[in-house]
Amino acid sequence: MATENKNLSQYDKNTIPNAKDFRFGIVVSEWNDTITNGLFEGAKAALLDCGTLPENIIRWDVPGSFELIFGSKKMIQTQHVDCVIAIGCVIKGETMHFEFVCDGVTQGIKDLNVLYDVPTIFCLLTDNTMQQSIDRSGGKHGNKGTEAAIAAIKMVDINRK
Ligand SMILES: Nc1c(NC[C@H](O)[C@H](O)[C@H](O)CO)[nH]c(=O)[nH]c1=O
Ligand SMILES: CC(=O)[C@@H](O)COP(=O)(O)O
Repeated sequence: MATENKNLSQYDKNTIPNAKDFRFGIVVSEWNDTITNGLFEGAKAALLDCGTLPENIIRWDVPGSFELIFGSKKMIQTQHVDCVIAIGCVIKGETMHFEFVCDGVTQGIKDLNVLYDVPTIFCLLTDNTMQQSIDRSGGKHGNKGTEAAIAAIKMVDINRK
C-alpha cells in the first residue's frame, strides 16, 4: 500500500503496549533538519502518548543520514536503550549520491538489527522532492516519525517476550 493510501500518523492506542518501562534512543540527522525535526517531534509525541517517560527518550544528532549507522550503534552500546529510532531525510539531487546514501543507510541499519539484540527502527525518508518530505513529516500524509515510534514500542514488546 502506498503512503498516499495510508495516513502515517494513525494508530489505535488499544493495540499498543504501554511503554512506561521502555527506554528509547533517537538518532537524528541534521541534513534537512526542518524535516528531521518534524519527524522527531512526531516520534516523541507518540512515545509520550503511549506512556514513555520523558527521561527515557535520549536524543543524539548526527551530521547526515549516513552517520545514523554509527550513531545508532554507539547509542545501543552505551545508553542501555530498549530500541533506537534512526531519523533521516534523503532528497534526490543531481547525482547518484542519493542512491548510494539511501542504500548504504538501509543496509547499515539492517546490519545493526542483525548484529544487536536491540531493534533499530528505519525512519528514513527517501524522497524525490522536498514536498514529498513535507507531506510525510506532519503534512497531508501524516508523520513517519509517529509510525516509527509505534513500530519501536511494538518491537520492544516483542523483544521482551
Ligand atoms: N544529501 C543528503 C545527505 N548527504 C550527506 C550524507 O548523509 C553524509 O552525511 C555524508 O556523505 C558524509 O558522510 N544526507 C542526508 O541525510 N540527506 C541528504 O539529502
Ligand atoms: C542525497 C544527496 O547526497 C544529494 O542531495 C546531494 O545532491 P547532489 O546529488 O546534487 O550532489
